[in-house]
Amino acid sequence: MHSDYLNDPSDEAIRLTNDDATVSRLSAMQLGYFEDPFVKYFVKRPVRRMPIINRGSHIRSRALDTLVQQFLSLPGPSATSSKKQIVSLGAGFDTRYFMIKSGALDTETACLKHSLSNYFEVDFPENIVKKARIIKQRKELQDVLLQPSSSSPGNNQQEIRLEKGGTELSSFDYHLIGGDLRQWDQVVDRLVAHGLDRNAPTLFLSECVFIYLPPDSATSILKWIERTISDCAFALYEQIRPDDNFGKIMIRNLQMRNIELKGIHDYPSLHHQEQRFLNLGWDHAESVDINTLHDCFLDDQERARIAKLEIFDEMEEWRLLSEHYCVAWAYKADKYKQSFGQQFGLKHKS
Ligand SMILES: C[S@@+](CC[C@H](N)C(=O)[O-])C[C@H]1O[C@@H](n2cnc3c(N)ncnc32)[C@H](O)[C@@H]1O
Repeated sequence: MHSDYLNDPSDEAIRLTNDDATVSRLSAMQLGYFEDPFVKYFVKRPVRRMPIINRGSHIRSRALDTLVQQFLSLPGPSATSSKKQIVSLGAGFDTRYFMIKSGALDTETACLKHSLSNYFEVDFPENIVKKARIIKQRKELQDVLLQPSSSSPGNNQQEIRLEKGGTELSSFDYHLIGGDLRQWDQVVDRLVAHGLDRNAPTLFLSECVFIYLPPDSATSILKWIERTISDCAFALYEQIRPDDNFGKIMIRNLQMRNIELKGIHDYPSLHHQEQRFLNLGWDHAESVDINTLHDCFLDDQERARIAKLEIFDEMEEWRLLSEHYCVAWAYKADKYKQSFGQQFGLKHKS
């Protein structure tokens, strides 16, 4: 255990980035960028964000949702089982599990909840206690949680358990785990205790999370996944390009809030984001910035739709902001080649 990490005074500022992310999601949702009937339960004081933030939240969430949809739609490990698991690292108040279970992320061809065996969310215990409490208070969330995910009848116990003083919550397919990602061995123990299956296809998510970890902690996690889970994929979203003017201002503004982007100097470009996986033995890795997703992944119809949602005249600032955020995806196992990340289109290298 790395006791030097405990009680780091800047941890509280990092935990609070979750509130920022959730408020931004609600803002974009309320303006019509996307639908999410659950996010409102996790925000006490809604704030309307700037148009560039709303558009960014939309594209980030659409890209990651697409990777999740592609992962859950892929064939399963055997003819008799199509079950897969998702581990969301630093999940905060993310609502993706509820979106999958309620059918809100279903595609024309796939009912995604039938492909999900377990969804694990890890975050600091302080954030997990809050999320567990909100879930316990909201019947609307519990109803979704208790919906059967599978056609196999033995799987559907109608129970939500609060454990370890509220720092863990679990149902038959949803597991909230309080832990510190810098103490990965302990997190692994809890994931395994909650049913993580090393032999099942597993998608790991780091949505604006690895960037806050010391780079060696993030590397240890990626190494462990590559060595331990034979059929694994990863989706990541975070800041890049610390060294130009915009990057320097972005870093300085966050430092004023006691937030350090610990990973940005080790992975400053799209190329570095890909190499961080490839150097550890992952079979394939790619990354694109938000500008590329906006220009090449959204179709004309969607770009026209979001352009009408609010007055948007900060075009220059939007382009700058968007080249400082990237989505990266990686996998081990050939089957992902067919579809995982495919439709993100052109590769724009920095
Ligand atoms: C910007 S928020 C993103 C939340 C969520 N992934 C999303 O995109 O909405 C970052 C989250 O990572 C969590 N986090 C950062 N470092 C962590 C660590 N060492 N252990 C556990 N969680 C951590 C924070 O508590 C916070 O909830």
